[in-house]
Parts: sequence; structure tokens; C-alpha cells
Amino acid sequence: MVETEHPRLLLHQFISPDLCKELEFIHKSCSTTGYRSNVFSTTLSHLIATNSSQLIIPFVSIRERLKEKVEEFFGCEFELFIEFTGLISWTRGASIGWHSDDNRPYLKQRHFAAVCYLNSYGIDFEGGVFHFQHGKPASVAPMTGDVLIYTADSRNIHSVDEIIDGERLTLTLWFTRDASHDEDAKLISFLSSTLLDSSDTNINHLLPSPASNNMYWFPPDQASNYQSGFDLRCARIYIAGYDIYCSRDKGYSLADDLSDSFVELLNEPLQLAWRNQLLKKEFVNILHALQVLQFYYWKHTEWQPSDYKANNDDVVQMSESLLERIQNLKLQFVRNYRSVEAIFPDRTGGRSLLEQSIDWASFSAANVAWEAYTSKLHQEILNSFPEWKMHNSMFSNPSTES
Ligand SMILES: O=C(O)CCC(=O)C(=O)O
Ligand SMILES: [Fe+2]
Repeated sequence: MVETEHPRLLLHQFISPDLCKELEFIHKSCSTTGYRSNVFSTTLSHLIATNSSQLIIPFVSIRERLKEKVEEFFGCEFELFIEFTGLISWTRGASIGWHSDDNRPYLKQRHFAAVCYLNSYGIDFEGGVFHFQHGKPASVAPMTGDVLIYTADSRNIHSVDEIIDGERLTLTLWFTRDASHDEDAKLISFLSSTLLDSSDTNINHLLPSPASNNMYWFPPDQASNYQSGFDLRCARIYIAGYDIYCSRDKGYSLADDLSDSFVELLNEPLQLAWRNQLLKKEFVNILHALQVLQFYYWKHTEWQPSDYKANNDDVVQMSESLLERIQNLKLQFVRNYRSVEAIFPDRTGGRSLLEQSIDWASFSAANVAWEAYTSKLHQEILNSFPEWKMHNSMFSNPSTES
């Protein structure tokens, strides 16, 4: 029976470790700077807006399972709509004081919350413990795969401790009884306009296209000039130990103060480098490079280096002047590298990825596998979409999975 004073439910290991990793891959390759400081987010409409609609597929069945669970627990079967779905990560310095989730006039439609923990307290981050002001459990230390469900009203006032270190990642959903706030209807209408001419599953049509540069600039810059802070996408590449080479870079220097035009380079073809090695493969833009790199990190344990013959043709050695260009570009994309290290500290205990040798052969294998993954999901969304549209609802349909 539901405890009526503080109706809430903590489910252990509701989400498989594999799905947690897949959602982490999506967030680390698609997130934007968030609505609050030191918070990053990935919404489903953002995935559609950046030509990555296929990445909605991994969310479909977990959204369904969560909605069923919430309806069953609160006894409101077939009454709820999902109001919001998003991946949200908090980094050092982020926290939230006592609040209920419906505590603003524009949030009154939120009736229930489900917060899914995609990584773990004490392993992936420090701090970030969740507390309820009254009732039990009083505190929840996030653990991978666990889900916390509660009413969005004042019976469940809660807070989250400041993040001390690392990146705390959740899949967060809110549910509503109000059909006018149905997220599915909005997403389906957005998808109708973007999926129309995408029956072509050629990978060239499925490459990500970035949103406006300021959505990736951290901290979001009020004056929208790029004098301080860093580009989130570049930061995630640099902390993994890679460098970025923009072949369209005309070689301006910092003193030219063309910062805005430098970030424009991120929307043009570019290459990845590691120490003095430049990978020949050209990515169409920074998001494309980031998606493949994060895919490599998600899957790299599945590939044995010996499975692939190292191919020297993939890589060129760089000259001193090229290395200097790369360093100058880094100063444009990351105005102060210490601010990156403050937000994304090295949690490998000093065994930084930089110290390891690079295996371009498995990186190239990752690129091939990323293309196959992308095409497969795209086919799945094309197969599902007619039924989603008919029912104005997104649901998994085993018969349409390829
Ligand atoms: O991430 C959590 O544990 C809860 C976050 C929260 O309270 C909120 O986003 O309203
Ligand atoms: Fe909350």
C-alpha cells in the first residue's frame, strides 16, 4: 500500500547497466550547457533538432516501463502522460536546496517524478546525495540503475547535496495527468517535419548537425562573446586526451580577437589528433567527431586491438607548425583550461588516458560500428514512426525492430 503522507518508491537495479552506458554515451556526445550553472542536459527535442532523431530509440522502452510503474504504484493506470524526458548531469558545484518539483506556476502540471540514476555515488562522483525533508527513506545515495519515484507535490520536499567531484548523471522524467502537456505529441509533430525526407539511410544523411554555438558554451555567456569559459564539446574531447585540428583554420592568432569566428570552425570539417599523430579521417563537424569518440569509449572494451590490423595509412605525423596551430585553436575553444579541469576532474586516479598509447585501428573500427549503430536505429525509428503517428504516442514494437 502506498504510504500517503510521503508517497514514494525506490527501485533497485530497474535499469540494466548496458542501457545506463548507452544513455551515458548519448549524453556525453549530445548534451548542451544546462538551465542552471554546472548542469548539462540532453532533451529528446534537442536530439531531433540536431539531426540525431535515431538516438530517441534507446529511450522508448524505458519511458514505457517507467510510466507503467508510476501508474501502477500510484493507482492511476492509463491516466498519465510523460511531460518531460531528459538526461541531466551535474558537475562540481551543482546542488539544489529544499523544493518540491511543482513549486513554480509553470510547473503545476507536474504530478509525479522518476529520477533514474545512471552512475554511482562514490565511484563516478562525490557528493550529490538526495535527501527527503520528511519520511523514509531520508537519504538516497545514487547507484547505477536505481530509480526514485515520488509525487511532485509538497509531500515530497527534497534536496540534493553539492557535487564535490565528478559528473553525476540521471535520466529524469516527469509525468502529468494533463494531456495538453503530453511530450509524445510534441515530439511526434517535430519528428513529422524532420523525418519526412529521411527515408534514405545513407550515413551522410544521418550525421549530427550542431545547434547554435552558444548552447555549448560554458558557462553560458550573457554577452554571448567568447572571452571566457569553454566549448563543452571540445572540452569533452580534450579531457579524453585528444586534440582538434580544423583544416579550414586560416591561422589567425589570439591577438586577432576573432573568437566568434573561431567557434564557427567547429561546424566545418575537422580531424582528431593525439600527441603528434593526426588521424586522416575527416569528421563533418565537432558533434560528429564527439559522437564517434564517445562511441569508442562506450564500446572499446569489446574490441581487441589484435582483431584489427594497424593501418599506417590512417595517420600522419604532424610538423611543429601544425602542432602549434592545434595549440592555438585549443586556446580559442577553451579560453582557460583550468576551468575545464575544475568541472571535469580526472577520476582515473592519475592513470590519465594521456599516458596510454593510442590504438587508431580500434578507433577506426569504432567509426564503422558507430555508422552501423546509427543506421540501425534510424531504420527502427522509420519503422516505428507510422504507428507512433497513428496513436500519437511513442511505444516499442518488437515487430518493427530490425
Ligand atoms: O537528481 C536528483 O536526484 C533530483 C534532482 C531534482 O530534485 C530536480 O531536478 O528537481
Ligand atoms: Fe526535484
